[in-house]
Amino acid sequence: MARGRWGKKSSRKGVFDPNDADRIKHTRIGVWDVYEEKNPETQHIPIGARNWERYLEMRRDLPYVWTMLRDIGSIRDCWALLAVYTLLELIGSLIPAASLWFKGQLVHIVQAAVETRSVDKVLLTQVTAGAILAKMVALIVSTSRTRISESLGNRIRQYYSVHLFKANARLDVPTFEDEAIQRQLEDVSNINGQSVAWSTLQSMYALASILIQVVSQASVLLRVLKGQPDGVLLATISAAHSLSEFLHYQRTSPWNGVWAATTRNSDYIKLQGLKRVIVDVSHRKEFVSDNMLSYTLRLFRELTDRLGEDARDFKEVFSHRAFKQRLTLLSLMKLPFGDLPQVVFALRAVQHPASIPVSLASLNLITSTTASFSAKLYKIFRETSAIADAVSSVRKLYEIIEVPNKVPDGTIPFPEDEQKIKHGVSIEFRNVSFKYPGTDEYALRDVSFKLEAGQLCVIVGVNGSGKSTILKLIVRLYDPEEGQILLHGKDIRTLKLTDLREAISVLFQDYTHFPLSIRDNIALGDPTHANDDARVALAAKLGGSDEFIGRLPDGMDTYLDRPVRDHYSQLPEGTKTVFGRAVDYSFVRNAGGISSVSATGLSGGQMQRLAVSRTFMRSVVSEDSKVGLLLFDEPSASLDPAAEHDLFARLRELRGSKTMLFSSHRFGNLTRHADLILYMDRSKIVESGTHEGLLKHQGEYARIWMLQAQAFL
Ligand SMILES: Nc1ncnc2c1ncn2[C@@H]1O[C@H](COP(=O)(O)OP(=O)(O)OP(=O)(O)O)[C@@H](O)[C@H]1O
Repeated sequence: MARGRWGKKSSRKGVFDPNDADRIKHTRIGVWDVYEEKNPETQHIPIGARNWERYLEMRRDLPYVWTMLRDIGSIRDCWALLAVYTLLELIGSLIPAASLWFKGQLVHIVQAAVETRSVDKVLLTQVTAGAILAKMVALIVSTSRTRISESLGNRIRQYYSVHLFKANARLDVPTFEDEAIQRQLEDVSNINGQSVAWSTLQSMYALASILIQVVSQASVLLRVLKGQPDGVLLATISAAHSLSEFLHYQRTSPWNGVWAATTRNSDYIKLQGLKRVIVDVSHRKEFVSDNMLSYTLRLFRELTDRLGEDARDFKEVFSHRAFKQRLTLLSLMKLPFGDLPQVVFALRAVQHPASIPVSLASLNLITSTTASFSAKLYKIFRETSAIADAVSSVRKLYEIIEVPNKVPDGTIPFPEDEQKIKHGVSIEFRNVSFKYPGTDEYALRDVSFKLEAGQLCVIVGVNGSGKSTILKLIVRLYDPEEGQILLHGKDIRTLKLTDLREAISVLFQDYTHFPLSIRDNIALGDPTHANDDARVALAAKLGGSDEFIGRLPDGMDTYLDRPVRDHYSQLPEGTKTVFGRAVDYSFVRNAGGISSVSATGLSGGQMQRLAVSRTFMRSVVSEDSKVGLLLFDEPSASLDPAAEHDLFARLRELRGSKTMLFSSHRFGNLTRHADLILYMDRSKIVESGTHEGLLKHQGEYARIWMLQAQAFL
């Protein structure tokens, strides 16, 4: 069920199809097309069938709650804190009933005063003191509860942050890319900085507390009113009022059911695009150099004029709709209920003038108590829904850590002989075909080739022909659908994954830099030696990054993309730097929902040198490296010719006799030295052989080679 507000997800199964006219109602509001499920009445009724289903489903999730409680109990001091918290919640929940009881005693005092014409002063003092004491206790309880809640919340968040880190980190590429998994991860991530576990516990406490409040207050009220003239009648009318208010809440929650909205208005879409163009810093270069100002301004004016009042964003449409929904038949019908107690009181006063003070006191008591009942009833319903959601999040929190990876682990250790790996690894593709998850096109089709240990292979060919995919399959980022990949004659699916990946070093074309320091970025190439600064420095040198790192003010400690933002406000205009860093105003733009581009201040070539350094850290820096196979996907794409030449020369020199596989668009520097060249087109190997052999063959490789060579003639 949807959680009510927009943007919230639902744990309901099935598919929402806006084109299903039988089930979906279409409304046009401004430029927005809104599609709502028809007859979502069951959503409005708290005891609707679907809600019951959800509560029944909760039974499946409860064992996980028990596990969660045990885990929370294992956190230092948490049991003791929870015990105190529970006690405080209990006292806090009973205080409203205690206050009500004292107020009820006042009614009795008034009644006695009317009947006997005298006031019991001692009783009056006791009741007043009791009422004040109840208020003081309420204040102490709520302050202490907030403190303990903070402490508990922090401990629980800390405990589950490790759980969440592991849950995220252990997933392989296809599993992590799976949308269902992403959704599950999102469901279990912290909500407003609070752990799912603690919010679930809080929801449970909240529900228990409201139930205790409603039951205790209702029973005190009935006791107090027993014997009062018209007491029960007044209470019944007020209860009816509460119930109608509650149903009204339900109905007026804007778009409580299942809905989706989109706009197909090309003017509106273009208008939003233009807004983005002018606020996003990444577009400013082209915006200025292409003289776009006058054209875009004219276009913006035209679009704004054409759209007129329809140019409203969805937020406005949403709140407008909520406002409109407030006026319903039920909302009109419920109004008299609110005034009925006063009518009863007036009639009673006319019939029995002597009872006016007592009735007045009863009326005051009833209206002040029941005024909050409708909100409480609504809260009970809301909290019960929240608990169903929370409990299912707890189940997901524990299930996600067990989700099987789509690339299953093998069992055979690799390599059998550690010494042998220094002389490279033989590799063979046997009729390998592969499609990326969720696509219908083959990225590789019936690919076969063999590379002996220590050989150099270069894969060349057309864009999108499958070169990078070959490298990704070797490290088992994905598994092929058909065929086999063998290392040292063994199917890689049978090998232990950590061993396999330890034996391979890979530099991807779309390499990434982590939002960590430059030192960490290089060091993570070889996590087992990450703390060895000498190795890191050598890797930087071999990768050609040491020079520019040395010129950076913070050197190796420079963060390419600082993951933590500084916070400031209203800095004077002249402030260009603060805390030694350039003042970043991009968060002002971010407030509009547009992410800024991180300014690393490094060129593409420098970034690539860093990536190469990380690879060197892993593979060639030391004698004890366990790597036997080096994979490079376009490692020189952003390098200048001299740097490219140096890189390849260094690689040939440093690799010793390790096997090496390159994907490249550049012919010459590498292909001339290759033992095997694979030329790919449309997911297939169309030519293979050595440089000389392929030139003789006069095929596509020879044609491209000539094209590139002619450029230098
Ligand atoms: N993650 C992915 N999901 C879906 N399809 C993908 C993915 N990565 C690549 N592809 C598709 O697989 C095919 C092969 O891609 P691949 O990256 O192996 O080509 P390539 O030969 O390395 O290209 P380039 O020369 O441009 O680097 C292409 O059609 C590409 O669009």
